[in-house]
Amino acid sequence: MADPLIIKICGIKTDELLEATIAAGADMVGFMHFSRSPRHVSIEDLAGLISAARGRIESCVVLVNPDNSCVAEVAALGPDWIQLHGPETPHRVESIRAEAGVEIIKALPIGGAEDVTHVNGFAEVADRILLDAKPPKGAERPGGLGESFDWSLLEALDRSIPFMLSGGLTPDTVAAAVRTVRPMGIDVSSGVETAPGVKSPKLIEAFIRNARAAV
Ligand SMILES: O=C(O)c1ccccc1NCC(=O)[C@H](O)[C@H](O)COP(=O)(O)O
Repeated sequence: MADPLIIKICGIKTDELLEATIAAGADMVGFMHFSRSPRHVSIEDLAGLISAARGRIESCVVLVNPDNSCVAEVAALGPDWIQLHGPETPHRVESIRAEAGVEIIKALPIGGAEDVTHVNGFAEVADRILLDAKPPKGAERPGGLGESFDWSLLEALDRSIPFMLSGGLTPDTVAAAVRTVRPMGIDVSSGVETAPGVKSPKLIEAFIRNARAAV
């Protein structure tokens, strides 16, 4: 039997949406801690959300090039995962993993064939890789842009590296993504929103239903 698909809903900001995400059957929830994101959650609110998620759904705090004090502050809240979504090097990922004592997802931007060659360098230092669309130059943030990328680039990927797929997925495209790319998991933010930062329980349900049906 195939491994179950891991579904992560990213950019949850409220208790109500956390409950809707759990009820819809997601495996992981992502909380953004990045002030330039429309999904930003303060440290105080993160504490409540992580504690409400504990033992019910895996929680992941998304950080962009964090300094050591930010990593320590977030790790102290006890999330299951920290996702690094900035230009962190393999060496920096390794040191954050050691310092935080939390499992690490490293997000990597894919825009061309050369980007795929960088994935191997992170396979040993991160617990999981998340492949996302490369943001356009000058973008205000490195993720959560609703942009997809050319999945055929991943034909060159070393398939022994487990990875999650993200970037512009929606309830309408997720089944094709799962069937074509065969990732271990998928991640979505904009595709289950009605406006930047405003999640829709109905779109979350549809996304999860369509993804599960494609496995
Ligand atoms: O969501 C954000 O605002 C964000 C900002 C800065 C770094 C990462 C961010 N999101 C991380 C995610 O894991 C998103 O789910 C992923 O980039 C896919 O987003 P989308 O294309 O909108 O589904």
